[in-house]
Amino acid sequence: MTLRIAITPGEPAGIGPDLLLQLAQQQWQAQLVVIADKDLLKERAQLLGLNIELIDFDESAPAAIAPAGSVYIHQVDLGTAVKLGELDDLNGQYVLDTLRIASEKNMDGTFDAVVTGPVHKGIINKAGISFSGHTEYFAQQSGTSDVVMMLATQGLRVALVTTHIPLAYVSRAITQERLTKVIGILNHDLQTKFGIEQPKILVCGLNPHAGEDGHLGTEEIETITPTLELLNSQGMNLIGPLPADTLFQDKYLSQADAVLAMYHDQGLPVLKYKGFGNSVNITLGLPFIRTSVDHGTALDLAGTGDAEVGSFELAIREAIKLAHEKAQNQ
Ligand SMILES: NC(=O)c1ccc[n+]([C@@H]2O[C@H](COP(=O)([O-])OP(=O)(O)OC[C@H]3O[C@@H](n4cnc5c(N)ncnc54)[C@H](O)[C@@H]3O)[C@@H](O)[C@H]2O)c1
Ligand SMILES: N[C@H](C(=O)O)[C@H](O)COP(=O)(O)O
Repeated sequence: MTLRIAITPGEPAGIGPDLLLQLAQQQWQAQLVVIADKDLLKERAQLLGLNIELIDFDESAPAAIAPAGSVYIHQVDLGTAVKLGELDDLNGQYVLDTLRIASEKNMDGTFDAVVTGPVHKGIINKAGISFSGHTEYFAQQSGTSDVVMMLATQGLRVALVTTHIPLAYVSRAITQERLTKVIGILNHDLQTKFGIEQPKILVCGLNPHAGEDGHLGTEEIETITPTLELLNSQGMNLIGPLPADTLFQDKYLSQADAVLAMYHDQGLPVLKYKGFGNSVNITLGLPFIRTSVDHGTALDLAGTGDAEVGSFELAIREAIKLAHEKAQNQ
């Protein structure tokens, strides 16, 4: 069975289109369908000195693998011409349209997964569209109340309790209800997507030194510990809350399957320090498979040919792998 994978290259002025074009130089064991503007890709290919054949995607035809140097395309028109490395809010709706189509066509079964390139959250908001990230957008589009952002690199998986919210809101977002849902999704997906029978999850505290017995904050005592105790009594293997500054050591990590961080910049800097360029972002709990890159739009590198393809390549490989497993288990 040939799988169909949707790819959204993301912000048109950034490196997403470049990376997609570089990756289309190889043959993939799935039908990759780029949701983007043809002229954008043709112009960027010319700039990078890459040959590319863009094949119109016909969803009524059987899925087919494109030869190296070609890729299927689902046309979406840009809002305005792109200037390399320069954000333009007139293309905010274009970016969102590519994501909406990817979401709808994953929900209706046209695609088996979606891989997203980097978008610029700020310029989408400047275009008048409230947007905090793909994770939240796909959750909303698919009517899913709770999803989990997890980034993975060799030897480390980091999932987050809260994602793209201001630091000032984090404490009140960490409720027993949210923790229970996030841990439930993480535990379930580690079992079903990653084949780990009894996942061992290290859970960070929120405060310095996990609250130091309540002297440096009380969220651990009031919310995190009771939740972990309850879930452990139901059979999970959760360790914590642990001080986040010292848990990221091999002696703990080598014994665990994932770390659960309370907020974005508690967990992701560690993950990215270990594996920037070789990590993949996976949304857990969605009704479809979604992976993404570990980096942003890198406007400084657009059109230079200097952007590294590693994370985008890994994101496509992981999506194909997860989609194969899902198809086999159906
Ligand atoms: N998946 C996503 O959509 C995603 C992920 C992270 C950040 N972002 C967004 O990207 C925008 C820019 O964020 P930022 O500047 O913090 O991060 P960034 O990743 O765009 O850039 C940080 C640094 O890393 C370098 N870099 C990034 N990707 C690279 C690659 N593939 N190869 C070589 N070098 C690379 C850049 O040149 C820059 O020096 C923000 O709007 C942010 O929200 C989006
Ligand atoms: N938090 C992600 C990161 O730091 O890599 C990034 O902003 C992308 O998030 P979404 O996949 O939700 O857009």
